[in-house]
Amino acid sequence: MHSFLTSAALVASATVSLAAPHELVGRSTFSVEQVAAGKVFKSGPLAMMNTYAKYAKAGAVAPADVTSAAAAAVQSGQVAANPEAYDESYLCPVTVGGQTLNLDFDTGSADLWVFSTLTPSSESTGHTTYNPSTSGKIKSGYTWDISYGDGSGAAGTVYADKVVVGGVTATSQAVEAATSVSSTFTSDTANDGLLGLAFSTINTVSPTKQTTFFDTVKSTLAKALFTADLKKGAAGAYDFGYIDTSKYTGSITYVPVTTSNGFWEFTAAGYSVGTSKTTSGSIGDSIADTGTTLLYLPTATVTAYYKQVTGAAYNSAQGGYIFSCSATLPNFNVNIGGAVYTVPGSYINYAPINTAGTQCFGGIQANTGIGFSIFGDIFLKSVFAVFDETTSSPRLGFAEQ
Ligand SMILES: CNCc1ccc(Oc2cccnc2)o1
Repeated sequence: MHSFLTSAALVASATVSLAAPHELVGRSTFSVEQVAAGKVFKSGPLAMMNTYAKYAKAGAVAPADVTSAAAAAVQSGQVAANPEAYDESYLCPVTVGGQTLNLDFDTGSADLWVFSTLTPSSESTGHTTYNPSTSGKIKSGYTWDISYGDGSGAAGTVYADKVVVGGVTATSQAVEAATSVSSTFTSDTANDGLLGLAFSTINTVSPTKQTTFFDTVKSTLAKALFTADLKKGAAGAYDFGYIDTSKYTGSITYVPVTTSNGFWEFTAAGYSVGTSKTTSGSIGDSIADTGTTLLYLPTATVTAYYKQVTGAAYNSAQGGYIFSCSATLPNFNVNIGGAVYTVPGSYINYAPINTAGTQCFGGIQANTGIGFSIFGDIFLKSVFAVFDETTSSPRLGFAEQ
């Protein structure tokens, strides 16, 4: 597991070459040819690690402080993404002020908030709570209040504390402690809060917006990116600071992102239903949202999909398309950036809606009232996704997994 890239890997490329010792013997003068390796040291500790690496054969050992300081300059790591029932959301273990909470990583929002000792017990029973009194530094007068697309929400006060995700450390991260949460959060006892990974422009803290965990650590990551490798009914992972090429097949296709709404917003092109990868039409303005369970698409696309599912129909009481749980569901193929990604039909049977388990709720639903399409977990568990800020403008990358 990457807890951080070895700084030696970095320092090795920043070696200044000196005249070899044997060339010095018997000579009164010598010249030093300084060949810059084209890499400027990012920090003093890295320079020192270079020296210790150079004289390691002579027995030089870097003091712990130097090693940790150099490590702090470059970090990367991975954290498990554990699915709840029906893959409704994926929860990741995060230490907040030394306490481990299971958080829902959400690329559709930008607040890191947690159940806390400040949350009324009537609302927090069954949850692991963050106690800010151990190491949290209160941000006096700061508050937050967030509402999500499904009508849920939470609000509270703000602390600064150490947050660690897969070994990647934010020494002073804004931690939003809940003083109230809505009923669906209370009842979802596996979920101890959210870790927002959208753009910090939509953070809800007042009077001063706070940075997301990714924005807080971005400058210290080996690469300014994170990846999402969600899976159907199995643990996946979020990786920070590196791309693990073993997690996908083929190549990654990148598309531009507009950040004006604070989302990882992109344009999806044509689609097809079934086995043909020849796509047509256009889905249009979309966001990549790990915090949304389903795949919300234009009504024309949704109608075309369920036309291929015998017995499927929109059910107003359920608020979506349902079908027999024994229905055969066709694949859904979508063109993004010229590459075609397939959501297997089986992924589009989301969950039963009745105790008999005979009627099932569709994983594809209409984006009516939203204003754009949402590529939530039903899609994201079908691909390997890269949320990339290594280039001048943020971009999204997708690959088959
Ligand atoms: C299911 N309601 C509680 C809950 C869990 C996660 C979230 O947050 C959301 C909901 C919808 C979209 N994005 C994030 O709400």
